[in-house]
Amino acid sequence: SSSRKTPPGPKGLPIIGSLLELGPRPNQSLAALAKIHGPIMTLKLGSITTIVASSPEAAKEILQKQEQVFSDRTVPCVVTAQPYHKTSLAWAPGDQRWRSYRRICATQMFTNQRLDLLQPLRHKKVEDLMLYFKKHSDSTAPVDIGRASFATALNVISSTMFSIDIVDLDSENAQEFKDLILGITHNAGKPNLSDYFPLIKPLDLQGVKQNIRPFYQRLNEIFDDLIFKRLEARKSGESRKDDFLDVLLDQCEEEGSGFNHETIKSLSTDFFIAGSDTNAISVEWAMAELLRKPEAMQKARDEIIQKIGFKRLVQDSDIDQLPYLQAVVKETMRLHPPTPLLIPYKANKDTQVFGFNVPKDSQVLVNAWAIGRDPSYWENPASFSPERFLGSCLDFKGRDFEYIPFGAGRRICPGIPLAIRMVSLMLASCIQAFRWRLPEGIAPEKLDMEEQFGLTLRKAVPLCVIPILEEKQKF
Ligand code: HEM
Repeated sequence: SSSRKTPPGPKGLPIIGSLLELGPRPNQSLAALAKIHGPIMTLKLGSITTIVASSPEAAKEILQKQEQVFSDRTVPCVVTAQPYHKTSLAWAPGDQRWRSYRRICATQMFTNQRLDLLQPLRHKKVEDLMLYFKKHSDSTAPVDIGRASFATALNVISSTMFSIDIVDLDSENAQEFKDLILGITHNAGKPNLSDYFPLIKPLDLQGVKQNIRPFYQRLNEIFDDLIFKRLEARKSGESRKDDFLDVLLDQCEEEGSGFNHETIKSLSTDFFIAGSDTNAISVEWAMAELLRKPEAMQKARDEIIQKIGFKRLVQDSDIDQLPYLQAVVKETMRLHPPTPLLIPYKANKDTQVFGFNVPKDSQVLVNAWAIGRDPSYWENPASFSPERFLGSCLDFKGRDFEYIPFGAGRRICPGIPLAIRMVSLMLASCIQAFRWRLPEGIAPEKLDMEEQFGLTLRKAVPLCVIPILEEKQKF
């Protein structure tokens, strides 16, 4: 008889359903509910039927076995304020057009060859970050690691896309771009009643769409200007930059490719939103975990000093020789996946999962946070232990469903190659060039590790630490 029912779940209240049960940290409350109702459960969130997968098996069923059925997204109301949201890679339905964007990402943008070509630009950005820390080192005033890493992540993406710096790391001026991205992520991370009660969508009762629209509009103006200037440079015969913008403009010139300036702007928005905060908070969480566990920090440091020394900063090409550092990055993303519920999926037809009905148009969430802490797969799941990844083949490429910080299946994060290079490089350089001291009165074991749920899973209390320059370090 279960084959005719939707998966089990909390009963919820009339009209609002289980909305209140989500609380301020839905990743945690959904994990607690899954312990009662099981790895595949149904919640009514307002009038939206939501299916939540909370085990590796349930994730595999949705992201791999039935990837055709779950290839579309449930688009939040706030995203529709973006002028070109229909051509967004992250939000478009998994159709032909989306497939062509993914193909260009996989074959021309996030390839080792292209990323290697743009390596010097990234090294320069990370060196700027180290110079910023150096300037603030040996004082009693701590630096906000997440904030500085965020500015660097934006500059890494802007140099990869457009070969320019978009944020000045050390000045309150030239912050417009950073404020735009923060304005978008801040507003997009707010819970919005319109997402749960589609009938009131046009009213935009909380004004979220109205608030976010000017940010999107200004962002598009900036992209228009960059595209215009590059077209002029191409016309005048200036040498190619071979960055993502050149790749996308080449596509626009190909007849029948379906690419145009609108596509470039929406892809650029996607990359800045999806690729900046996620990277910065990974560096911040990793540093927080290492500061709480000095023996792990020492191991990571010893490895870097032994392999590279102090004559130069770590480079992308060194990362392969740093297995402990790679394990630190993996372990950080297990405990703190930056997008803990992935990006919401939508069932494009009625289907069955584990014998339960999943109705067409249901919203489908995959709780990667809960899966990374599942005690049947992870020993001592709450403890930060990079050693668990040493000598293990477990990877984030979507084959191991107990570890999916980047998702899995056809909509897996296309930016993994860039993300891993960025996070590893920023983290390794911080560990190599500085020793880090917590401000007076904060003991490592007392470091606040509370999460703040939004568009990404941030550290609720920013990590502020004092950098102490390693004197022998050259840069
Ligand atoms: C630590 C860094 C990052 C993490 C943890 C991360 C994680 C994710 C996750 C979980 C998804 C959703 C996958 C799913 O629904 O199954 C995603 C999608 C996406 N990510 Fe990333 N990401 C990161 C960095 C980046 C970067 C650097 C870029 C590009 C510059 C990027 C671009 C995208 C895009 C465009 C999508 C949407 C893909 C689609 O729907 O087809 N991400 N990412």
